[in-house]
Amino acid sequence: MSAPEPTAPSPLDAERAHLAASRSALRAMRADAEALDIRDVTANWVNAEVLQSEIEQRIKSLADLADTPLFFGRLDYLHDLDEEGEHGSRFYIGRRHVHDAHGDPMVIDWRAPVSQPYYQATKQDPKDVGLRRRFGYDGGELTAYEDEHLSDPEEAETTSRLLQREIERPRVGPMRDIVATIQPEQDEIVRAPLSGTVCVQGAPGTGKTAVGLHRVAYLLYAYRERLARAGTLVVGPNRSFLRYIEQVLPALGELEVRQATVDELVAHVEVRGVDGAAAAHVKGDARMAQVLRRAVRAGVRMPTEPLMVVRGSRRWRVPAHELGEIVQELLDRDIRYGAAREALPQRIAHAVLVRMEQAGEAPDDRVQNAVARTPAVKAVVKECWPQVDPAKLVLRLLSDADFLAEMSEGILTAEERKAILWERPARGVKSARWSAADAVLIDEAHDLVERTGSLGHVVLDEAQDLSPMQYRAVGRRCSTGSATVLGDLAQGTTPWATESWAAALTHLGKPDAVVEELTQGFRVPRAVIAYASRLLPAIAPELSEATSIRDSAGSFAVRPVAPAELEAAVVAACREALTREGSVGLIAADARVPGLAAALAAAGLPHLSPGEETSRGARLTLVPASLAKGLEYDHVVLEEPAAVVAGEPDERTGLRRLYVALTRAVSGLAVVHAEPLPALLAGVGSGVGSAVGTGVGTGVVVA
Ligand SMILES: Nc1ncnc2c1ncn2[C@@H]1O[C@H](COP(=O)(O)OP(=O)(O)OP(=O)(O)O)[C@@H](O)[C@H]1O
Repeated sequence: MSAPEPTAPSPLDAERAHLAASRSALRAMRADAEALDIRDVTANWVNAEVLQSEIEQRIKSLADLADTPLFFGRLDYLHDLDEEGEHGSRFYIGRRHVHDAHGDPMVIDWRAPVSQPYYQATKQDPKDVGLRRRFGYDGGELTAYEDEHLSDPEEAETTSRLLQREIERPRVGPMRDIVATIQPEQDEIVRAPLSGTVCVQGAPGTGKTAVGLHRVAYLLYAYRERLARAGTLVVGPNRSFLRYIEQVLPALGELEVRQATVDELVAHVEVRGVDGAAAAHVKGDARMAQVLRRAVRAGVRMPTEPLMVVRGSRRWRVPAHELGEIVQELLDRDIRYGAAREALPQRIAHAVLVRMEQAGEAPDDRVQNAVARTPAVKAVVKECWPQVDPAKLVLRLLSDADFLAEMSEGILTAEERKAILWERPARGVKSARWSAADAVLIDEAHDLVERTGSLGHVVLDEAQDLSPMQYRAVGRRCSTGSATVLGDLAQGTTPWATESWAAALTHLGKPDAVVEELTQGFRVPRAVIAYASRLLPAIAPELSEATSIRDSAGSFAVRPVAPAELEAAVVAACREALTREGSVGLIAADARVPGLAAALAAAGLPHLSPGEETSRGARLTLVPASLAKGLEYDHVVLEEPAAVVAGEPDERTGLRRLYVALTRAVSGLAVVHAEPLPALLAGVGSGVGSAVGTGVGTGVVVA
């Protein structure tokens, strides 16, 4: 008998071998970084500290995360990418670059230019790609692959099962990255150049947050040095949301991106007060910037006395009118109040110097500096250009009716002034009950005094909720950089929510930004998005309904129950949802949350608060409707929609809040209600409704 012919490894085995080899190459890269000895190359300890922390970052970023595949795709180009054929034509695409001992690439970073066709190539435009291969994993194990021969006219176009599986994967825990499945329309936004600001309008679940985060990661790759110096920031609506998204960038190897809420950006004072809608509206209006500008400069006085400077045996006199011209000239120039205050003594000293020269002396810069520091000059500055404390200034505006009236003359109406004046004037900055909108005013005043430093790039998520003054606060943090603005006009739930992106972008200081629209929904099942979209005519008539690219129809139930049965029905719906895989969110009007928390506890169902990480053991989160924005759960139980609507100051805001709550579900939504549903949701309509039965019913199930 002859020995069996050695068989070539199957393609899957060959790919597994490449995975194993890439893993060990990554381990070697990490070992190299760990072994770096910097003692010989750094002359002083400051450099050593900096270098050491850079190395530690690098070691961290080279960690091989067991359950995140090292590569998820492969591209075989039809031609070598360079003439020497050095780089070959086959590339494995992954989260980070891995090379072998010779420096040859084993895995290419998804952000590299050669990786882009992985996201963009199509049969119509194959971009020189012969084969696109997607890999499927189970845990860390490579278990499947799927090929598209983009240049083969014979091969039929199919939708990728692996891609679909990835999109349908149940969600537990914090948000994860989408590098393996970024869609072409998303990729274009992710890779837009750093120089321009991009604004993305998109219905719930179209991937705005995901795109924003991947865009920062891309920009940090493509413009590493510039952004490392200038810094990057992601702004989100609240802490729970930031906790939900905080692991995406580290998973992409980016550990240095700051994340903050707008309130945190402007935290000059402790916020303990809350404004009524009318006051918040006026305080958030861009006209307040004009009021503040006037107020900051209100203390500037024209000199009434001449200046007399004594140097040695001589006295130099600058008449009041000339001092006045200097002050006026600084007022007319568009420079910060503080910068002008610093310039003033030098300008006055210069006027003295001119006189010295006219008298035949030859003073130099040192003399000018000395004159600028004389008590006489300092006294003029103190008198004419007093120091401004931003918080004290805002405190005065909100406490002193006459001052406010004078500063807002021709800008605010008497009624608007009344709305923002404190009923009881505060005694001091520390004791004042500052509101979030007040802190933004203080931030504006700060910027009028001293320019706020600009970052290289800012991603602003859930942007539709910002007031014009908040846009200005974010805008000054990227005045010399760019921004990615993400939002959905239909989800605006603040009284000052923006009605148009053009207006918002103008307040942000980026009027020329391009507005892109994302329409493909990745989160919400078709039946659910169709149901929620019934609210659109009332909340954002100009927007069109999102599509859903999810295959699974999901489960959807609307259950009318008798008032006495409501709690029990909600608990039962939660229990039922918990029998399935994935996270469960019980969303309810804020006011009803304590009662529901007690009902869950009584039923022996432990629950988490939004932002607390769900795990396989703890999967139920009780979510006040006001915190639901941006979050998602596999199964959502929505309690009493009418209460969610009633929890807001007006009906449109209430319906928008409800729209947000209805669009958090990935696989299943159960609406449980005892009160009638809002009119747009009531009625059988497209086969779903609550007009079916009363009492504890099964409602209508679309599965
Ligand atoms: N290309 C993609 N591949 C796989 N999943 C995706 C893709 N794009 C988005 N998703 C997923 O869809 C879900 C919704 O995305 P995301 O939260 O970014 O949407 P959003 O537009 O910000 O929604 P909302 O308006 O509700 O805040 C997330 O789970 C996200 O990971």
